[in-house]
Amino acid sequence: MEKEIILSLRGLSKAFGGLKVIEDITLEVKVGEKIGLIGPNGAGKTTLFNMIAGDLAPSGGTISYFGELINSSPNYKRTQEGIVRTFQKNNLMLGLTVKENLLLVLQRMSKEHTQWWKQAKKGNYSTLFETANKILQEWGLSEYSESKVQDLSYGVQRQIEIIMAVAGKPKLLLLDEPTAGMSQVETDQIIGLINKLPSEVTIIMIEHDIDVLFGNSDRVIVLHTGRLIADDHPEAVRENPEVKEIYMGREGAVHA
Ligand SMILES: Nc1ncnc2c1ncn2[C@@H]1O[C@H](COP(=O)(O)OP(=O)(O)OP(=O)(O)O)[C@@H](O)[C@H]1O
Repeated sequence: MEKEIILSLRGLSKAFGGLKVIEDITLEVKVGEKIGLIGPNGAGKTTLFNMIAGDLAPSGGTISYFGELINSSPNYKRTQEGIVRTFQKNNLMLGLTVKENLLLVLQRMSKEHTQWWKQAKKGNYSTLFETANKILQEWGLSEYSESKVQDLSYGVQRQIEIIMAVAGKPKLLLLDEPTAGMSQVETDQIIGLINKLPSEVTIIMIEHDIDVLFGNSDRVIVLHTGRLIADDHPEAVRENPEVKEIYMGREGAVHA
C-alpha cells in the first residue's frame, strides 16, 4: 500500500528583503521516510527547517502536513501535532539537570502547561517523573539523570537533546546537524540513537558528514543557493553530475 504523505511543500520561497534564500521548492515526504538534507553553507537548509517548524513565515508557496495547509499554524501548534526539531546548537537549560530538562518538555506537552513544574508538588506530577525516568532508562541515559547538563560532555548533551525531541512524540523529526562537532564515538552513539527511533517516525536530517548522511538516509535532497537541485536515493545523488560539480568538490568525490 502506498504510504501516506506527511509533508508536502509547493513552490515554497523565502526572501529576506531582496535576498532570495529559498526559491520555489516543491517536494513530498512520505510517512517513515529518512531524508538527508545537504547543501553548501548558506544553501538555505536551516531556513527551510525554520519554515517547516513554523519559526519563520514563507514569502510564497505552501506547506501541508498530512494534507492540511499549515502556513499560518504557529510553531507550538505544529509541535503539538508532531513536528519537532532540534537545533544546530544546544537548546538545553545548562544549569538544570537532565531530568529537569526532560520534565520541562513533558510538562509542556501535558495539560498543566501553564504552571511551572518546580513550583508544583512533586506528588501532582508523579506521572511526569515516572515518564521521565522511563524515557531515560529506555535510551540508556539514566546515569545522567541527576547531572547538570553543563557538567556533561557535548556528545552526551546532544544525545539528551535528541531524546527530548523524541519525548515530544514526533511524527516528523527535523534534526539540524545532530553530529556537528562530535568525535567518531559520539557520532556513532547519536546515529545509533536515531536508528533506534520507531520506523514510523519521519526524519529529515541536515548533516555535513556525508558518510553518516548517505549511510543513514533512504533519500537525499540537495539544496544550492536556495534551489532544490537533486532529490533521489543516495547512490543516484552521489553520481549526479550537477551535485558533483556544484557541491562536492573538484575531484568529484562526494564530501562536505
Ligand atoms: N534572518 C535572516 N536575515 C537575513 N538573511 C538570513 C537570515 N537567516 C538566514 N539568512 C541568509 O539566508 C541564507 C541561507 O541561510 P541558512 O542558514 O538557511 O543556510 P544553511 O544552508 O543552513 O547554511 P549552513 O550550512 O551554514 O548552516 C544565508 O545567506 C543567510 O545569510
